[in-house]
Amino acid sequence: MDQLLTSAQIRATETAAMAAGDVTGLDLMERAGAGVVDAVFSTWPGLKAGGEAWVLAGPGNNGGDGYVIARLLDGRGWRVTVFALGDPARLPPDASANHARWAELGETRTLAALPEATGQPALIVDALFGTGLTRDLPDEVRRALAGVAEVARDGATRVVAVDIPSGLCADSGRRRGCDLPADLTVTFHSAKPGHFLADGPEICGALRVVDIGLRSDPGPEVLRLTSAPPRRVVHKSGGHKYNHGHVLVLAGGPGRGGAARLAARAALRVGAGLVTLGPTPDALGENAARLDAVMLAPVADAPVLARILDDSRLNALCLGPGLGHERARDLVPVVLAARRATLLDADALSAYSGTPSALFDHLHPACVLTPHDGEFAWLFPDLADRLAAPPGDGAAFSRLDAARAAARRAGCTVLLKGPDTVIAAPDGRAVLNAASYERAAPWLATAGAGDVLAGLIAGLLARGLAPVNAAALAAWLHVEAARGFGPGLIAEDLPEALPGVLRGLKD
Ligand SMILES: NC(=O)C1=CN([C@@H]2O[C@H](COP(=O)(O)OP(=O)(O)OC[C@H]3O[C@@H](n4cnc5c(N)ncnc54)[C@H](O)[C@@H]3O)[C@@H](O)[C@H]2O)[C@@H](O)CC1
Ligand SMILES: Nc1ncnc2c1ncn2[C@@H]1O[C@H](COP(=O)(O)OP(=O)(O)O)[C@@H](O)[C@H]1O
Ligand SMILES: [K+]
Repeated sequence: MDQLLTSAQIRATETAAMAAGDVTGLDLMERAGAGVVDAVFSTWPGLKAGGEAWVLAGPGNNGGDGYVIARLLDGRGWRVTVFALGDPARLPPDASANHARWAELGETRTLAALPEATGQPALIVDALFGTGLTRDLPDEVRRALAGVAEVARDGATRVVAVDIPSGLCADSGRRRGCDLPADLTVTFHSAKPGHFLADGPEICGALRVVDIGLRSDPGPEVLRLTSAPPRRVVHKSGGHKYNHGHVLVLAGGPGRGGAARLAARAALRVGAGLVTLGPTPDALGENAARLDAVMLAPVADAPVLARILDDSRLNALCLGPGLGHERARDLVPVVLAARRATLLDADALSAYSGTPSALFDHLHPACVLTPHDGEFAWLFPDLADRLAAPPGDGAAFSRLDAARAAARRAGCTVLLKGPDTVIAAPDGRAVLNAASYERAAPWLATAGAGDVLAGLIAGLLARGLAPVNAAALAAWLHVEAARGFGPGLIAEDLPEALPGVLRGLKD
């Protein structure tokens, strides 16, 4: 399942299922605990032989899952000690029931006793806090977790996090005192945004999603992960080159053409029928020496650009990479007045640092902005400040929240770059292109990778995809191309790796 449910959404899903009489809270807790135990043994078959386990159990239902896990491990011959946080008498009902069942079987000590615990457990189960985390962890809990992390560091101990590592915010992936990194995180029904955003992937280890029999239909605003598109979305089904659109990539002056050329080549590779590069007249020769299939048109200034845009077949415009700030401020107004599908990146964004409303006033729904964190902070300084500030009570402000707010303010699609690239539309729809876990693509951290992404989006816009879909699909293809190429990747390799990705798509 590619949807990511926030804490509130998973709670609502659980409540609705219980209210409909489909399932009880105890059933869900039992399935969750059993799911964790199964995942542990399938991930590490060597642990089936048994051993010593420490279960850290918190004051809510995450702790309840922990008591189920303690019982199930005990039943499989493990020596289990539970270290509990909080007064067991104050556990919520389902967790309390499972605490009582555990109390008949084994020992529960307080979390404060953890530093005195001796031995080397084969398995540590982190069931302190899950989706109910609402604030930073208290210092004594942080100290206990850091102590356990020290025990686990010798390599023989596996750490499994129940639902999410304790202290990691399930909605934002931000740390709230998260001092025990997991080797494996087992979550329920669907993954949560925090498993993929910000620090999530680094702290979760591997991620497994367990079906606990819930059904959900959270509506169009739910966050989704990008996924492989059906072949028909990108393959050409015949027609003339003009049926597949014509991209104009505006470029800068002499010696600054590389970024725009990367974008142009990517636009062509993703299937735009024609791509024209528009550098300054004095940079025409050097660009001509480097281009074949990409056409050239000198663009001296804004009036020249306006005349070129009289050709309505130029249906997607891409500007920013290598453009220069002065040229960007000159050309962006003309481009936006043309009301074509438009990709703004790099200099077309940073040229408006300090004066973002001069840009926002002219944006329209067919635009896509692709800021990296720095460009985002220049255009949306208040949102960047909220992302950097320590979170208050409740779910921490996330990159998803930031991208959604930015898209609403800009009135167009915003793609916030990173290993956790968020694509948000002004109507609240959002997609997350996660380059983590089995999709990790660290080779994308290379100069020019963003220019290629800009070209991919422009190419898909030219082919008629809606802005948010073009951005999401381009981001997916970008990561797949990087993964297909692997180590040693440089930006030039990305467009060349694309045909292999396109060939691999299924119907
Ligand atoms: N929602 C579902 O569908 C299911 C949830 N289950 C489990 O239930 C968990 C959620 O349970 P809860 O909502 O009870 O929440 P948690 O168990 O995550 O924690 C809630 C408790 O911790 C306290 N708390 C929050 N932040 C704190 C902090 N920083 N320091 C100290 N105390 C803090 C809260 O006041 C509350 O008492 C999930 O993560 C999952 O493990 C499963 O049992 C199965 C199904
Ligand atoms: N560690 C990483 N894992 C996955 N993708 C990454 C990583 N680092 C960067 N990227 C991606 O690479 C691209 C870099 O773009 P950008 O920062 O604009 O660089 P440049 O301007 O050099 O092209 C973005 O699409 C970003 O999402
Ligand atoms: K946990």
